[in-house]
Amino acid sequence: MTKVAVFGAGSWGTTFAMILAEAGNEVTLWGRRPDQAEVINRTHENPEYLPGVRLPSSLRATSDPERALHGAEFVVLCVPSQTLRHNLTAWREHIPPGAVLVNLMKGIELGTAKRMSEVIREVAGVPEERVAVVSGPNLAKEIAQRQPAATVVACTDESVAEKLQAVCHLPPWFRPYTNPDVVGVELGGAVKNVIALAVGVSAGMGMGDNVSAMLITRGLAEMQRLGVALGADPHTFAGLAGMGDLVATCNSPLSRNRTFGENLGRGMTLAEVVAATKQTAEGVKSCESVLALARKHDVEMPITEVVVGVVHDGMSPAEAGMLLMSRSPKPERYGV
Ligand SMILES: NC(=O)c1ccc[n+]([C@@H]2O[C@H](COP(=O)([O-])OP(=O)(O)OC[C@H]3O[C@@H](n4cnc5c(N)ncnc54)[C@H](O)[C@@H]3O)[C@@H](O)[C@H]2O)c1
Ligand SMILES: O=P(O)(O)OC[C@H](O)CO
Repeated sequence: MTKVAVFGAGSWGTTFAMILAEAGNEVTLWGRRPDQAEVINRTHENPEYLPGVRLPSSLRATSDPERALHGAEFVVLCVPSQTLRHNLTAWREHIPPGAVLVNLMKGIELGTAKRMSEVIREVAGVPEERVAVVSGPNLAKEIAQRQPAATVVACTDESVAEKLQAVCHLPPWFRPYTNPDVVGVELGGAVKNVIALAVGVSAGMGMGDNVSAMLITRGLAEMQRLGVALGADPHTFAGLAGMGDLVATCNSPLSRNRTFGENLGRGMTLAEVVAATKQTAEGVKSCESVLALARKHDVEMPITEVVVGVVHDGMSPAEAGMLLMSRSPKPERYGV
Protein backbone atom coordinates (compact mmCIF):
# COMPACT_ATOMS: atom_id res chain seq x y z
CA MET A 1 0.00 0.00 0.00
CA THR A 2 1.47 3.37 -1.01
CA LYS A 3 1.14 6.16 1.53
CA VAL A 4 0.00 9.47 0.05
CA ALA A 5 -0.62 12.88 1.64
CA VAL A 6 -2.92 15.30 -0.19
CA PHE A 7 -2.70 18.97 0.84
CA GLY A 8 -5.82 21.00 0.10
CA ALA A 9 -9.32 19.75 0.91
CA GLY A 10 -11.12 21.82 -1.74
CA SER A 11 -12.87 20.46 -4.85
CA TRP A 12 -9.89 18.98 -6.65
CA GLY A 13 -7.76 17.96 -3.67
CA THR A 14 -10.70 16.02 -2.22
CA THR A 15 -11.60 14.44 -5.57
CA PHE A 16 -8.02 13.39 -6.29
CA ALA A 17 -7.69 12.00 -2.74
CA MET A 18 -10.84 10.00 -3.42
CA ILE A 19 -9.33 8.53 -6.61
CA LEU A 20 -6.10 7.66 -4.79
CA ALA A 21 -7.96 6.01 -1.90
CA GLU A 22 -10.21 3.98 -4.21
CA ALA A 23 -7.12 2.92 -6.17
CA GLY A 24 -5.96 1.19 -2.97
CA ASN A 25 -3.52 3.71 -1.47
CA GLU A 26 -3.38 4.85 2.16
CA VAL A 27 -4.42 8.49 1.81
CA THR A 28 -4.47 11.34 4.32
CA LEU A 29 -6.15 14.57 3.25
CA TRP A 30 -4.93 17.78 4.89
CA GLY A 31 -7.28 20.75 5.24
CA ARG A 32 -6.45 23.91 7.15
CA ARG A 33 -9.59 23.82 9.32
CA PRO A 34 -9.86 21.15 12.06
CA ASP A 35 -13.69 21.31 11.94
CA GLN A 36 -13.66 20.41 8.24
CA ALA A 37 -11.34 17.44 8.86
CA GLU A 38 -13.60 16.28 11.68
CA VAL A 39 -16.70 16.44 9.44
CA ILE A 40 -14.93 14.48 6.67
CA ASN A 41 -13.83 11.77 9.11
CA ARG A 42 -17.24 11.49 10.76
CA THR A 43 -19.56 11.76 7.74
CA HIS A 44 -17.28 10.67 4.84
CA GLU A 45 -18.41 13.73 2.95
CA ASN A 46 -16.92 17.16 2.22
CA PRO A 47 -20.20 19.13 2.21
CA GLU A 48 -18.62 22.50 1.49
CA TYR A 49 -16.90 21.45 -1.75
CA LEU A 50 -18.49 18.19 -2.87
CA PRO A 51 -21.98 18.04 -1.35
CA GLY A 52 -23.70 14.67 -1.81
CA VAL A 53 -20.49 12.84 -2.79
CA ARG A 54 -19.67 9.83 -0.62
CA LEU A 55 -15.94 9.63 0.13
CA PRO A 56 -14.20 6.27 0.68
CA SER A 57 -14.22 5.32 4.37
CA SER A 58 -10.49 4.57 4.17
CA LEU A 59 -9.78 8.26 3.41
CA ARG A 60 -8.70 10.09 6.57
CA ALA A 61 -8.57 13.85 6.99
CA THR A 62 -6.44 15.96 9.34
CA SER A 63 -5.44 19.58 9.85
CA ASP A 64 -2.03 18.52 11.23
CA PRO A 65 0.58 18.67 8.42
CA GLU A 66 3.11 16.56 10.34
CA ARG A 67 0.57 13.78 10.75
CA ALA A 68 -0.42 13.93 7.08
CA LEU A 69 3.20 13.76 5.96
CA HIS A 70 4.33 10.93 8.23
CA GLY A 71 5.70 8.15 6.00
CA ALA A 72 4.26 9.67 2.79
CA GLU A 73 5.86 8.49 -0.47
CA PHE A 74 3.86 11.01 -2.52
CA VAL A 75 2.97 14.50 -1.31
CA VAL A 76 0.21 15.97 -3.47
CA LEU A 77 -0.18 19.77 -3.37
CA CYS A 78 -3.54 21.36 -4.21
CA VAL A 79 -3.95 24.70 -2.45
CA PRO A 80 -4.52 27.99 -4.33
CA SER A 81 -1.32 28.65 -6.30
CA GLN A 82 -0.60 32.02 -4.72
CA THR A 83 -0.57 30.42 -1.25
CA LEU A 84 1.79 27.56 -2.12
CA ARG A 85 5.09 29.21 -1.19
CA HIS A 86 3.90 30.27 2.24
CA ASN A 87 2.25 26.91 3.00
CA LEU A 88 5.09 24.74 1.73
CA THR A 89 7.60 26.72 3.76
CA ALA A 90 5.70 25.64 6.88
CA TRP A 91 5.34 22.00 5.77
CA ARG A 92 8.79 21.28 4.32
CA GLU A 93 10.53 20.22 7.53
CA HIS A 94 8.09 17.29 7.85
CA ILE A 95 8.39 16.02 4.26
CA PRO A 96 9.95 12.53 4.34
CA PRO A 97 13.30 12.27 2.52
CA GLY A 98 12.80 10.72 -0.91
CA ALA A 99 9.09 11.63 -1.15
CA VAL A 100 7.86 12.76 -4.58
CA LEU A 101 6.06 16.11 -4.57
CA VAL A 102 3.11 16.32 -6.95
CA ASN A 103 1.63 19.55 -8.28
CA LEU A 104 -2.11 19.59 -9.05
CA MET A 105 -2.32 23.40 -9.20
CA LYS A 106 -2.86 25.42 -12.38
CA GLY A 107 -1.35 28.81 -11.62
CA ILE A 108 1.81 30.87 -12.07
CA GLU A 109 3.24 32.70 -9.06
CA LEU A 110 2.68 36.45 -8.97
CA GLY A 111 5.87 38.48 -8.60
CA THR A 112 8.24 35.69 -9.67
CA ALA A 113 6.32 34.33 -12.72
CA LYS A 114 7.40 30.85 -11.59
CA ARG A 115 5.53 27.65 -12.38
CA MET A 116 4.33 25.69 -9.36
CA SER A 117 6.92 22.93 -9.86
CA GLU A 118 9.63 25.61 -9.79
CA VAL A 119 8.24 26.99 -6.53
CA ILE A 120 8.11 23.45 -5.10
CA ARG A 121 11.74 22.71 -6.05
CA GLU A 122 12.92 26.00 -4.65
CA VAL A 123 11.02 25.88 -1.36
CA ALA A 124 11.36 22.15 -0.61
CA GLY A 125 14.91 21.98 -1.98
CA VAL A 126 14.22 18.86 -4.06
CA PRO A 127 15.66 17.90 -7.46
CA GLU A 128 13.46 17.94 -10.59
CA GLU A 129 13.15 14.14 -10.67
CA ARG A 130 11.27 14.31 -7.37
CA VAL A 131 8.65 16.76 -8.64
CA ALA A 132 5.71 15.64 -10.78
CA VAL A 133 2.67 17.40 -12.23
CA VAL A 134 -0.84 16.08 -12.85
CA SER A 135 -2.90 18.17 -15.28
CA GLY A 136 -5.61 17.63 -17.87
CA PRO A 137 -9.32 18.11 -18.57
CA ASN A 138 -10.34 17.29 -15.02
CA LEU A 139 -13.39 19.19 -13.83
CA ALA A 140 -13.56 17.97 -10.24
CA LYS A 141 -17.35 17.80 -9.96
CA GLU A 142 -17.67 15.50 -13.00
CA ILE A 143 -14.97 13.17 -11.70
CA ALA A 144 -16.42 13.16 -8.19
CA GLN A 145 -19.70 12.04 -9.79
CA ARG A 146 -17.74 9.16 -11.31
CA GLN A 147 -17.75 10.27 -14.90
CA PRO A 148 -14.66 8.94 -16.72
CA ALA A 149 -11.69 11.25 -17.25
CA ALA A 150 -8.12 11.14 -18.52
CA THR A 151 -5.16 13.17 -17.36
CA VAL A 152 -1.42 13.64 -17.84
CA VAL A 153 1.23 12.74 -15.25
CA ALA A 154 4.45 14.58 -16.02
CA CYS A 155 7.93 14.14 -14.55
CA THR A 156 11.35 14.52 -16.14
CA ASP A 157 12.15 11.10 -14.65
CA GLU A 158 9.84 8.81 -16.59
CA SER A 159 10.11 6.01 -14.00
CA VAL A 160 8.69 8.41 -11.38
CA ALA A 161 5.87 9.41 -13.78
CA GLU A 162 5.09 5.72 -14.34
CA LYS A 163 4.99 5.02 -10.60
CA LEU A 164 2.60 7.93 -10.03
CA GLN A 165 0.55 6.82 -13.04
CA ALA A 166 0.13 3.40 -11.40
CA VAL A 167 -0.75 4.97 -8.06
CA CYS A 168 -3.63 7.08 -9.50
CA HIS A 169 -4.85 4.72 -12.23
CA LEU A 170 -8.43 3.73 -11.45
CA PRO A 171 -10.14 1.86 -14.29
CA PRO A 172 -12.72 2.49 -15.67
CA TRP A 173 -12.92 5.89 -14.03
CA PHE A 174 -9.56 7.68 -14.15
CA ARG A 175 -6.95 7.13 -16.86
CA PRO A 176 -3.55 8.87 -16.54
CA TYR A 177 -1.04 9.14 -19.41
CA THR A 178 2.63 9.94 -18.80
CA ASN A 179 4.65 12.72 -20.43
CA PRO A 180 8.22 13.87 -19.61
CA ASP A 181 7.36 17.49 -20.57
CA VAL A 182 6.76 19.13 -17.17
CA VAL A 183 7.02 22.67 -18.59
CA GLY A 184 4.41 22.07 -21.30
CA VAL A 185 1.96 20.20 -19.09
CA GLU A 186 2.15 22.84 -16.38
CA LEU A 187 1.85 25.79 -18.77
CA GLY A 188 -1.16 24.21 -20.49
CA GLY A 189 -3.01 24.14 -17.17
CA ALA A 190 -2.17 27.75 -16.28
CA VAL A 191 -2.76 29.39 -19.68
CA LYS A 192 -6.08 27.64 -20.37
CA ASN A 193 -7.55 29.40 -17.33
CA VAL A 194 -6.72 32.78 -18.87
CA ILE A 195 -8.31 31.78 -22.18
CA ALA A 196 -11.38 30.44 -20.32
CA LEU A 197 -11.79 33.90 -18.77
CA ALA A 198 -11.78 35.39 -22.30
CA VAL A 199 -14.30 32.84 -23.60
CA GLY A 200 -16.49 33.48 -20.55
CA VAL A 201 -16.42 37.24 -21.15
CA SER A 202 -17.47 36.73 -24.78
CA ALA A 203 -20.29 34.36 -23.75
CA GLY A 204 -21.46 36.86 -21.12
CA MET A 205 -21.58 39.53 -23.83
CA GLY A 206 -23.91 37.27 -25.82
CA MET A 207 -21.35 36.11 -28.39
CA GLY A 208 -21.75 32.67 -29.94
CA ASP A 209 -19.69 29.64 -30.84
CA ASN A 210 -17.65 31.27 -33.63
CA VAL A 211 -16.16 33.65 -31.11
CA SER A 212 -15.45 30.97 -28.55
CA ALA A 213 -13.84 28.72 -31.22
CA MET A 214 -11.70 31.67 -32.34
CA LEU A 215 -10.56 32.40 -28.78
CA ILE A 216 -9.89 28.73 -28.00
CA THR A 217 -7.88 28.19 -31.20
CA ARG A 218 -5.88 31.41 -31.01
CA GLY A 219 -5.52 30.82 -27.27
CA LEU A 220 -3.92 27.50 -28.09
CA ALA A 221 -1.49 29.35 -30.39
CA GLU A 222 -0.60 31.70 -27.49
CA MET A 223 -0.10 28.78 -25.13
CA GLN A 224 2.12 26.99 -27.62
CA ARG A 225 4.20 30.09 -28.43
CA LEU A 226 4.90 30.67 -24.76
CA GLY A 227 5.60 26.99 -24.20
CA VAL A 228 8.08 26.73 -27.04
CA ALA A 229 9.88 29.86 -25.77
CA LEU A 230 10.19 28.16 -22.37
CA GLY A 231 11.51 24.90 -23.83
CA ALA A 232 8.30 22.84 -23.86
CA ASP A 233 7.56 20.20 -26.50
CA PRO A 234 5.02 21.75 -28.92
CA HIS A 235 3.24 18.37 -29.23
CA THR A 236 2.22 18.57 -25.57
CA PHE A 237 -0.25 21.34 -26.45
CA ALA A 238 -2.15 19.06 -28.85
CA GLY A 239 -2.66 16.65 -25.95
CA LEU A 240 -4.90 16.37 -22.90
CA ALA A 241 -3.01 18.98 -20.85
CA GLY A 242 -3.16 21.50 -23.72
CA MET A 243 -6.07 21.34 -26.17
CA GLY A 244 -7.96 18.86 -23.97
CA ASP A 245 -8.06 21.07 -20.89
CA LEU A 246 -8.61 24.21 -22.97
CA VAL A 247 -11.75 22.73 -24.56
CA ALA A 248 -13.14 21.32 -21.30
CA THR A 249 -12.57 24.50 -19.31
CA CYS A 250 -13.65 27.00 -21.97
CA ASN A 251 -16.87 25.10 -22.73
CA SER A 252 -17.97 24.00 -19.27
CA PRO A 253 -20.44 25.86 -17.08
CA LEU A 254 -18.63 24.12 -14.17
CA SER A 255 -15.43 26.08 -14.85
CA ARG A 256 -14.83 28.77 -12.24
CA ASN A 257 -12.64 30.71 -14.70
CA ARG A 258 -15.19 30.65 -17.52
CA THR A 259 -17.96 31.59 -15.07
CA PHE A 260 -15.87 34.46 -13.67
CA GLY A 261 -15.40 35.81 -17.20
CA GLU A 262 -19.07 35.31 -18.04
CA ASN A 263 -20.09 37.43 -15.07
CA LEU A 264 -17.72 40.20 -16.16
CA GLY A 265 -19.06 40.00 -19.72
CA ARG A 266 -22.62 40.37 -18.42
CA GLY A 267 -21.62 43.69 -16.91
CA MET A 268 -21.00 42.82 -13.26
CA THR A 269 -18.21 44.84 -11.62
CA LEU A 270 -14.99 43.11 -10.63
CA ALA A 271 -15.90 43.48 -6.94
CA GLU A 272 -19.31 41.88 -7.57
CA VAL A 273 -17.76 38.98 -9.48
CA VAL A 274 -15.10 38.41 -6.81
CA ALA A 275 -17.83 38.38 -4.14
CA ALA A 276 -19.87 35.86 -6.18
CA THR A 277 -16.89 33.51 -6.69
CA LYS A 278 -16.61 31.08 -3.79
CA GLN A 279 -13.89 28.83 -5.22
CA THR A 280 -10.46 29.31 -6.73
CA ALA A 281 -10.43 30.85 -10.24
CA GLU A 282 -6.66 30.74 -10.80
CA GLY A 283 -6.66 32.74 -14.06
CA VAL A 284 -7.78 35.90 -12.27
CA LYS A 285 -4.38 36.30 -10.60
CA SER A 286 -2.30 34.17 -12.96
CA CYS A 287 -3.24 36.19 -16.07
CA GLU A 288 -0.84 38.85 -14.76
CA SER A 289 2.00 36.38 -14.14
CA VAL A 290 1.42 34.64 -17.50
CA LEU A 291 1.69 38.03 -19.18
CA ALA A 292 4.85 38.83 -17.20
CA LEU A 293 6.34 35.52 -18.35
CA ALA A 294 5.38 36.27 -21.96
CA ARG A 295 6.96 39.73 -21.82
CA LYS A 296 10.11 38.35 -20.22
CA HIS A 297 10.48 35.92 -23.13
CA ASP A 298 9.30 38.38 -25.79
CA VAL A 299 6.25 36.29 -26.70
CA GLU A 300 3.12 37.94 -28.10
CA MET A 301 -0.07 36.95 -26.21
CA PRO A 302 -2.82 39.33 -27.34
CA ILE A 303 -5.73 37.47 -25.71
CA THR A 304 -3.86 37.34 -22.40
CA GLU A 305 -3.12 41.09 -22.74
CA VAL A 306 -6.80 41.99 -23.01
CA VAL A 307 -7.80 39.58 -20.24
CA VAL A 308 -5.40 41.44 -17.93
CA GLY A 309 -6.89 44.70 -19.23
CA VAL A 310 -10.48 43.65 -18.49
CA VAL A 311 -9.82 41.91 -15.16
CA HIS A 312 -7.31 44.32 -13.67
CA ASP A 313 -7.10 47.57 -15.63
CA GLY A 314 -10.69 48.66 -16.17
CA MET A 315 -10.81 47.84 -19.90
CA SER A 316 -14.39 47.21 -21.05
CA PRO A 317 -15.20 43.83 -22.67
CA ALA A 318 -16.31 45.70 -25.82
CA GLU A 319 -12.98 47.53 -26.01
CA ALA A 320 -11.13 44.21 -25.55
CA GLY A 321 -13.05 42.70 -28.47
CA MET A 322 -12.33 45.74 -30.65
CA LEU A 323 -8.62 45.56 -29.86
CA LEU A 324 -8.36 41.86 -30.75
CA MET A 325 -10.36 42.19 -33.97
CA SER A 326 -8.46 45.31 -35.13
CA ARG A 327 -5.01 43.74 -35.03
CA SER A 328 -3.13 43.70 -38.31
CA PRO A 329 -4.04 40.73 -40.56
CA LYS A 330 -1.57 37.84 -40.52
CA PRO A 331 -1.08 34.38 -42.00
CA GLU A 332 -2.57 31.81 -39.63
CA ARG A 333 0.76 30.20 -38.80
CA TYR A 334 2.55 33.51 -38.16
CA GLY A 335 4.69 32.85 -35.05
CA VAL A 336 2.69 29.57 -34.71
N1 LIG B 1 -11.68 22.12 -9.22
C1 LIG B 1 -11.22 21.58 -10.34
O1 LIG B 1 -12.01 21.11 -11.17
C2 LIG B 1 -9.73 21.52 -10.59
C3 LIG B 1 -9.26 20.56 -11.47
C4 LIG B 1 -7.89 20.50 -11.75
C5 LIG B 1 -7.03 21.40 -11.12
N2 LIG B 1 -7.51 22.31 -10.25
C6 LIG B 1 -6.56 23.20 -9.60
O2 LIG B 1 -6.44 22.79 -8.25
C7 LIG B 1 -6.07 23.92 -7.43
C8 LIG B 1 -7.02 23.99 -6.26
O3 LIG B 1 -8.31 24.19 -6.80
P1 LIG B 1 -9.64 23.64 -6.13
O4 LIG B 1 -10.62 23.51 -7.21
O5 LIG B 1 -9.41 22.49 -5.26
O6 LIG B 1 -9.99 24.95 -5.28
P2 LIG B 1 -11.13 25.14 -4.22
O7 LIG B 1 -11.43 26.58 -4.19
O8 LIG B 1 -12.23 24.17 -4.42
O9 LIG B 1 -10.38 24.72 -2.86
C9 LIG B 1 -9.26 25.40 -2.41
C10 LIG B 1 -8.81 24.81 -1.08
O10 LIG B 1 -7.68 25.53 -0.61
C11 LIG B 1 -7.95 26.03 0.70
N3 LIG B 1 -7.26 27.28 0.91
C12 LIG B 1 -7.65 28.52 0.53
N4 LIG B 1 -6.73 29.41 0.92
C13 LIG B 1 -5.74 28.72 1.55
C14 LIG B 1 -4.54 29.08 2.19
N5 LIG B 1 -4.15 30.34 2.26
N6 LIG B 1 -3.79 28.09 2.70
C15 LIG B 1 -4.16 26.80 2.64
N7 LIG B 1 -5.30 26.40 2.06
C16 LIG B 1 -6.07 27.35 1.54
C17 LIG B 1 -9.46 26.14 0.79
O11 LIG B 1 -9.87 26.10 2.14
C18 LIG B 1 -9.88 24.91 0.00
O12 LIG B 1 -9.83 23.76 0.80
C19 LIG B 1 -6.14 25.14 -8.36
O13 LIG B 1 -4.86 25.46 -8.78
C20 LIG B 1 -6.97 24.65 -9.54
O14 LIG B 1 -6.63 25.33 -10.75
C21 LIG B 1 -8.86 22.39 -9.97
O1 LIG C 1 -12.98 25.38 -12.66
P1 LIG C 1 -11.69 25.79 -13.32
O2 LIG C 1 -11.89 26.89 -14.32
O3 LIG C 1 -10.63 26.05 -12.31
O4 LIG C 1 -11.21 24.53 -14.16
C1 LIG C 1 -11.10 23.29 -13.53
C2 LIG C 1 -10.07 22.37 -14.16
O5 LIG C 1 -8.82 22.98 -14.23
C3 LIG C 1 -10.49 21.82 -15.49
O6 LIG C 1 -9.54 20.89 -15.94
